[in-house]
This record gives sequence, C-alpha cells and structure tokens, in this order.
Amino acid sequence: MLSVRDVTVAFAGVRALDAVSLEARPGRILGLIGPNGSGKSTLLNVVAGAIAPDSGSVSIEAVPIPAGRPEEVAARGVARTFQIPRLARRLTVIQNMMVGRRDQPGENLLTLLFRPGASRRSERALVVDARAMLARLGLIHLADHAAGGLSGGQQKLLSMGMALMSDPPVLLLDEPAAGVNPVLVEQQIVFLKSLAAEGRTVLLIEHNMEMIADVCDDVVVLDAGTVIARGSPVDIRRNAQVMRSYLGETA
Ligand SMILES: Nc1ncnc2c1ncn2[C@@H]1O[C@H](COP(=O)(O)OP(=O)(O)OP(=O)(O)O)[C@@H](O)[C@H]1O
Repeated sequence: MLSVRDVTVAFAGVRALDAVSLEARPGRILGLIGPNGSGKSTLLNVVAGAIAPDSGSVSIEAVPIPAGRPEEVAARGVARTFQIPRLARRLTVIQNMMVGRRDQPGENLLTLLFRPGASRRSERALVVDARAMLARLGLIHLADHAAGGLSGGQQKLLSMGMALMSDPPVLLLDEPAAGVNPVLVEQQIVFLKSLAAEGRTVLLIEHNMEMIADVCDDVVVLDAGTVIARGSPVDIRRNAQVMRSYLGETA
C-alpha cells in the first residue's frame, strides 16, 4: 500500500499542501482531482520523491520513501508520467521505450545504442518487452517512427509505456487525458484498467471527469492544499462542497 501521511509543503511561505493524507492500494486506481493550483502536481512530486515535504511522510508497504531522491524512489518501484511527455523526439518510438527501462543495460541511452556483445541478449529481451507493451498501447504500427512525429495523445500513451518498462508496482499519472482526442482517451481508459487488473497501484491526476468516473475506484479531492472530500466517484459527484469548489460549472 502507498501511504501519504500529513504531508505539508510550502513554497515561499505559501502552503501548497497542508497536512494531506491518503492511501492508494494495489489493484485500484485512485483519482486525485481539484481546481488548478490545488496542489495535485505537488503531491505527485512528493510521492515521486522529487519534492521533499516540509513535514509528513510517504511510505510504500510501511517503509518510508527517501524524500527528495527521485531516482531512489523510482528504484523502489514508483514510475511516473509528466503533464508534458518527456520524450527523445528524434529517437524512434521503440528506442524511447528502451530508454524507459531503468534496470537494464539500456538504462543509459549511449550504453544502449553503442554497447557491444555483452548486452545484446538482454537487449533482445528488452525489444520483445517493448514491442509487447507497444501492442497493448495500440502503438505497435508506429514502433519505428520518430517519437516527435506522434500526435500529442500518442505521445502521452508512449510516455505511459516508457514508465511501465521498469515494471513498476506503483504508477503516478499527471493529466494523461489533457488535450487528447476522445478515441485515444478511450484507449488510455482500457489500458489503465488493465494495469489495475495486474495489481498495480495507480494514482491518477485528471480534470477529465468522464475518465475519473470510468476508471477510478476511489477519488480524493484537493482544494487549496487540503483534502475536502474522498470516496467513490459517485460519492464525489454527490458531494455539495465538491460541486461548489470544483464541479460547479460542469455538473
Ligand atoms: N515550484 C514552485 N514554486 C512556487 N510555487 C509553486 C511551485 N509549484 C507549485 N507552486 C504553487 O503551489 C500551488 C499548488 O500547485 P500545483 O501545481 O501542485 O497545483 P495543481 O493542482 O497541480 O494545479 P494544475 O491543475 O493547474 O496542474 C499553486 O499555488 C502553485 O502556484
């Protein structure tokens, strides 16, 4: 279980998160929603180890993560995507996937592309894994295309695939559906459900309420750095405070 306990983060004296606690469980998708600036990305950064909180802690299976050390947190099995996908645009889709593998010879791109003999066998296994993941993502036909030529939505799918190449038990997603056409959002939804079915823990930041309602088992609502509601997607839609602070215009 991923557990966030009383996490507080202030930027220049302004509290982005104020004693936030939540739990995310294997095999379930936890949605994190809230208005712009409510602290969602900050919380994701704390869980990923990119920001050390001023107080509070994050633990996985009751073992605290090393706060502020994202590489070590990744090594603990936490992978993430970013609002704007971080891809090597000139490399092909399959090459980007291979860079996504943390604990392989391909971890370092130069090693991957130029290391001779010794790593060839694991490289082949890596390609098989990468192609299987691309097939799941519906991107296999683009394997040899430059990543920079993909649509925004395809790039977001690719970045999910890259994050999964290290086979992480925990996946953190920052607005995967933003700016993505409905057909690819549907592809993402199918993919996210398959990740939960594999027993992974998924933390999903998203403004697309249809996606939240469709994929999330549980939802936590942040407003101005505090949790104002938590429950099932149906509970959240019925919550008057959430409606006022966040869903007002779309409900
Ligand atoms: N590096 C930073 N330095 C200063 N203030 C920051 C920093 N990062 C975030 N903030 C502030 O912290 C608050 C929370 O921001 P955060 O990006 O976590 O919100 P969010 O809910 O993810 O918003 P959005 O939905 O727009 O992505 C905001 O007031 C923001 O301006």
